[in-house]
Amino acid sequence: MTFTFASNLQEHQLLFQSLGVLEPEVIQASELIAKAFASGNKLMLCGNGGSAADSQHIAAEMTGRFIKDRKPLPAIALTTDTSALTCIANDYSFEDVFARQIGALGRSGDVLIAISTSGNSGNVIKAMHVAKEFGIQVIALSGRDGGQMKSLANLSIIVPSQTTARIQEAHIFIGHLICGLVEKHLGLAG
Ligand SMILES: O=C(CO)[C@@H](O)[C@H](O)[C@H](O)[C@H](O)COP(=O)(O)O
Ligand SMILES: [Zn+2]
Repeated sequence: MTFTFASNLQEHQLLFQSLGVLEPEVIQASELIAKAFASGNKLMLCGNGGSAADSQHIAAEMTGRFIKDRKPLPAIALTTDTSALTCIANDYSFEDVFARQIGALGRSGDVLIAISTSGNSGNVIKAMHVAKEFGIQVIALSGRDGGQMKSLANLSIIVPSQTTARIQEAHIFIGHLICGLVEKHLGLAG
């Protein structure tokens, strides 16, 4: 397909028309996170590139606010601490940048949202392995065929698209939905 405004818009619209199929998984994800918050646990997020930005964006909706004024909710993006990222990548490997932070900060009962459009980024996969070892529930946000993340996750949300940009657009839509539903489950939404 030629890269034009119209072709991108059409592809985006077609994808968003089909996203209703993900409603059960999105509701399940929000219930899982609300339950973790209600039990005093936290949410961690990780991903690369645009998915790093999504991780930070969603964490900020939780610690700051989404729709309503309410108490801050404990969420942390593992993509923001450049000292930790460069130290771990330099002294260990890039594959360890999220896994090692989970080893340091993760507690049983926490939830990890692992974001990857391919479902195959090595550092995200390693983070999922370590999270499982620690009794942390993993929600995988992916696309394409779900990649390796699919079989590792407790809950897999796979955007039905082959295009990275479209998958990312759906990921942040789903992230916003999860934030709103979490506020609703916790009785925090107006
Ligand atoms: O935002 C984009 C492309 O739209 C890029 O920054 C993209 O996120 C990067 O290439 C990532 O490294 C891709 O990784 P992943 O989604 O396959 O895990
Ligand atoms: Zn992007």
